[in-house]
Amino acid sequence: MGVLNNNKESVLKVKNLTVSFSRYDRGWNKTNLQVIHSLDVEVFSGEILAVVGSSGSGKSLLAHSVLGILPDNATITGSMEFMGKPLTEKDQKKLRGEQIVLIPQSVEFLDPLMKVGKQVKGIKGTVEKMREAFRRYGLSENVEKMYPFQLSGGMARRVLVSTAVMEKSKLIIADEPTPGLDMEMAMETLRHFRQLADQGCGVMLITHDIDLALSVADRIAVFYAGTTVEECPAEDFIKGKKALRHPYSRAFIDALPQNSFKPIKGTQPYAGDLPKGCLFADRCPLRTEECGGKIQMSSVRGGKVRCVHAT
Ligand SMILES: Nc1ncnc2c1ncn2[C@@H]1O[C@H](COP(=O)(O)OP(=O)(O)OP(=O)(O)O)[C@@H](O)[C@H]1O
Ligand code: NI
Repeated sequence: MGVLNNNKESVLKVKNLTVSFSRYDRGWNKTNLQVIHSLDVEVFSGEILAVVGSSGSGKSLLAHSVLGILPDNATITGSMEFMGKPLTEKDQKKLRGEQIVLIPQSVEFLDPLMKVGKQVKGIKGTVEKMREAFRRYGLSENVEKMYPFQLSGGMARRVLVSTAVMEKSKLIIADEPTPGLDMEMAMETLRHFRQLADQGCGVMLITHDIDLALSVADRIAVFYAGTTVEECPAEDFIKGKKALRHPYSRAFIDALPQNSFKPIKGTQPYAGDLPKGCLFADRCPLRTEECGGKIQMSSVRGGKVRCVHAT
């Protein structure tokens, strides 16, 4: 049994995750580039947690860490629990594709040399189940016989979603599942996630489309420069800036096209050259001396935030 919280089981609990890559600099010096730091995130059964944040903030790497599919030169520290138990490498192998599924961000995850039907059906799936998933996503039976290169972007995306939702899983991690889909199909995909969550699954929905996410998500986690800066109920994003806790989350909302479309000055810091304290400090209107120290996540107004000025 997992850990109970408001009658919901913890499906995935990631604590203090770091991910670094070793690489060779000019010459033969081996250096480590830490791209994820002090990252905490939790997904409960029955909920959709949307993960948002700038490009390069570590969203896909979190997904790959959970699945155990990081490249060989990656080192990972911290703890991950699945259904209340430590998630070991052995478990990751056993669970992935079944209890833990990933809808990958890139269609390059499809095997280019294998017909689509065979890939979707997998080893344990049945043809009936596959056809049911295909029908739901508007894919005809002809698609089964195609190779990935014969699919359009939108079709390939639908194939990836079908692949993932074949099994009865406990955790679905969808990494940008909607680009390339028309609005109706994108909504259908999200409705499907909602239905799976309502049946008890935990869904982590990584997305740039905050509006679409808000139509189904229960909670939102905001990532910046490889760490979590805020975790809060989705309602707070609907209520707007004042309900949010972190200056980056507020700036993120401001930058949306439907709002003032106001970009944030400056850029996300480079992983090889991070400031000591708050990673957002050099772009932050609230910056003070205190921001130079180590900033922990703290509980504020029913959410969590990594900012000393949050009230
Ligand atoms: N194999 C790798 N070697 C070195 N650095 C990497 C590697 N993979 C990812 N990174 C770096 O880690 C950081 C996080 O990457 P990640 O793909 O998780 O970002 P993301 O939040 O998913 O971005 P996007 O929204 O563009 O998909 C980036 O700065 C990226 O350059
Ligand atoms: Ni990504």
